[in-house]
Amino acid sequence: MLWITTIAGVVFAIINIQRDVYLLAVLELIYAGFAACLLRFVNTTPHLGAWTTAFLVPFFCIMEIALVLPQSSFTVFTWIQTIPIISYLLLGKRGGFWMSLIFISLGVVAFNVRYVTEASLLNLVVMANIGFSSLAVMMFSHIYESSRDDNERRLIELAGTDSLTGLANRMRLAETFKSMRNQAERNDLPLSLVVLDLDNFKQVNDRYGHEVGDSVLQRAAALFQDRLRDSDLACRLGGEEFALLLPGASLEQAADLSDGLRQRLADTPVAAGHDTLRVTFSAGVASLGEDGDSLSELLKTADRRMYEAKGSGRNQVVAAGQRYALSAAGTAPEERSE
Ligand SMILES: Nc1nc2c(ncn2[C@@H]2O[C@H](COP(=O)(O)OP(=O)(O)OP(=O)(O)O)[C@@H](O)[C@H]2O)c(=O)[nH]1
Repeated sequence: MLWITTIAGVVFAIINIQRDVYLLAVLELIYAGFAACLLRFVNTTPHLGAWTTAFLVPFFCIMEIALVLPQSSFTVFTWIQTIPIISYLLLGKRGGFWMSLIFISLGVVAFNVRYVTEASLLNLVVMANIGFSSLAVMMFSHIYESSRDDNERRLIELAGTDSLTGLANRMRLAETFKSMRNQAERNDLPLSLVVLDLDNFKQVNDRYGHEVGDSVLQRAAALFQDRLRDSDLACRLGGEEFALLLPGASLEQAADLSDGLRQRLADTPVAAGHDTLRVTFSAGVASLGEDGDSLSELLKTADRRMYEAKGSGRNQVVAAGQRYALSAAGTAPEERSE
């Protein structure tokens, strides 16, 4: 687009100099220079949205001036139809809508200014043709951009979701952690991470099959999700390992919350054929600042504490030297017959 506007700016400037339309020629040359400058840093700027607007507004303004000037050819009005296509493609749905509305309306006004003295049915027909065809292109661009937006959002959502449990996956955990850490540091609030791993899960699979194992994972995920606040993030790291990201929770509060979850899961029997299973987990907690500043540091610490909990008998939560709910019966999922 920048290459096209740079070359077109020079070509039209030459044409307009030959036709003695100097004002337009100068504006086109300045604009071609501006587009050529943008070429140098458009790939690296962090403010692409702002520069796109700065690129489009003068582009459309020059187009409108060309529409109004009596020396320019009538065919210049065909350019109006490019307004919605370019606007929607470069600015998205909202920016594209307003940019199109403003500059298509100005184009219709320019037509009236130029041909107002020649009021005739032919002019009315020409104006209706230009106006409605531009409107049709604008609608098409709007619908196209809306469905592209929806698809993109769905894909992003899918890419960050674990398909078995519906919880977030590692990718979303990493993204969410960045924004939660920024928020925590800005507002001087705690942020804690819990890594939890279901106990003796292999036995569930071996004894009842993979399907029952899957449904245990789903039940555990639903239980975590149900207990957490909207601002928290529950994530499946893989296998039977989960992570909870808890903004606003100190190490102690996160350990208390995890212990509540541990008790709730242990008290919630899961059906497995004619049996019911008692499922437990072991968890380790780490907190931003005291246990590290990056996600990998927090994961490492929480993971180490989770293995400490496993090593100390399972079905418990470990947080910086503190051990919650030491269980004597956490070595295997208990079975109870119905
Ligand atoms: N059903 C099911 N099983 C899975 C899935 N992912 C991993 N597993 C199983 O989870 C089990 C994990 O076993 P281990 O790593 O030995 O852990 P564990 O039996 O829970 O033992 P501890 O962690 O020491 O308490 C393996 O049998 C894996 O096959 C899954 O998506 N669905």
